[in-house]
Amino acid sequence: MEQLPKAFLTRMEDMLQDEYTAFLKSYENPRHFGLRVNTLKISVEEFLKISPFSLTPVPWTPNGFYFEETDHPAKHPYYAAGLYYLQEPSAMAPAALLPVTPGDYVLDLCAAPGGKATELGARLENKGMLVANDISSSRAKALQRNIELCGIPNSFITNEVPASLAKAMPEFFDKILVDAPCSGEGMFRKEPAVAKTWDETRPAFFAKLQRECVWSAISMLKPGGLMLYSTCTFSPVENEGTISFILEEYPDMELLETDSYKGFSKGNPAWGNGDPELTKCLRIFPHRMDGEGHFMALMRKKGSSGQTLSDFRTKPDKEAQKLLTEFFAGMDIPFPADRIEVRSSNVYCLPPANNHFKGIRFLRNGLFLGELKKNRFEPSQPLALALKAGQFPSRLCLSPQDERIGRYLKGETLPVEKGECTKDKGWQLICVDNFPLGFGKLVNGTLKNKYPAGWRIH
Ligand SMILES: C[S@@+](CC[C@H](N)C(=O)[O-])C[C@H]1O[C@@H](n2cnc3c(N)ncnc32)[C@H](O)[C@@H]1O
Repeated sequence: MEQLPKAFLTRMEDMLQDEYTAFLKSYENPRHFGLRVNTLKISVEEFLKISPFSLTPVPWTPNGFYFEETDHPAKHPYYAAGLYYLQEPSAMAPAALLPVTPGDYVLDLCAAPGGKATELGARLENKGMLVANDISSSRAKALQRNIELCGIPNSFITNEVPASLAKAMPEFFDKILVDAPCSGEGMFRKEPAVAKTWDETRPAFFAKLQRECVWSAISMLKPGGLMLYSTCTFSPVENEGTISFILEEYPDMELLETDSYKGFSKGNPAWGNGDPELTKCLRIFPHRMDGEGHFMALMRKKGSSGQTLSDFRTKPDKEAQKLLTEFFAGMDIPFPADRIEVRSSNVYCLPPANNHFKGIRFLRNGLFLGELKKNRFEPSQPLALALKAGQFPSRLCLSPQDERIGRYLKGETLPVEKGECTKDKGWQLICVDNFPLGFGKLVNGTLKNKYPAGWRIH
């Protein structure tokens, strides 16, 4: 580990006192690597049966595991099938502590690149909706890719400043995650470059941004709704300081106790405004457990309110309807057929509530199903990843060891033996084992590759 900023170390010594030496020593230990099973695609139990990696459970999330650096799970075809997301183990805690249930309307306000949004989306089990927002357009693109890779159909991926979202969606959400932009002090071991950009002014700068974010988030939370605030930094002003601000400015917001795990520390009232409630916050310090630094606070907006109404108005025209009916005939599709929208020639299945979003800058609304071309429908890559193998009438299922998988992911045309695909011509869902990777089209015994250029491995 390179030299850590002096002002940071002085403050940490002041905060941690007799634990400071152990804290400092933790920077000599290697970082931890984590993988979170995407339960939308496979149960933890089933994944453990097929996993080629050496996994150890992460205590605070049932689908989280440590893996060995030598395992390289990003290179395995199961990664391209979206069976897991690679995530630093402490970073799994915020989504694990926000009790999302199927049918909820959920917002991840600062969502890119999607580490937590993909878990929140999985826990919705295709019911309700996930609004995943990020202020940065380049980061929002990575967010879109990860949500599509994980096969989450009921999402609205936006690229907005929080205040604009708040204007469009007042008291709309049951659950909100604010994984706030922060000074990143907890990531110095994982990403030494973050330490280089840090200076003493960063915590106050981010504390101001965080207050703006939570102001918008609270206005979008339904009475009775839950908000999880998290950062990956140690500085008091961004953690207990921000929560003290909320408690003082928003009397409707209360702190809740959350599950705690071995090694988690309580929030320190003295690092905020002295309110004893602040002990309900949670801190993760790297010298107490196997993960990087994090802070979390679960809050509730007092009161109660009913369900958000589902609304939907547009319908495809007759010609589009005919092509879609032909393509999807006999298929057990994983989305409601009554929420199809055609925009230009692109076909989407929209999330349940749709009319609140006018004027919001977005990258994707719902599941992109595919394109209407002259006299035919071409299915999309996100559709492939949102399907289960058995839901598509014809498939080519390859074992992870089959060299054609690597060639498919590079975009090459593949040789196929007679009988390998369920049907001997037309669209095929290409799978590793039984997990979809993308589409191909079988023409005269050759599989034309439909894996999109932007997804290919070089
Ligand atoms: C800690 S990162 C989020 C990580 C993400 N939740 C995950 O688990 O992958 C914070 C995010 O906040 C975004 N951000 C920065 N300023 C913001 C603002 N004023 N409003 C909303 N998001 C902001 C950044 O672009 C960044 O992607």
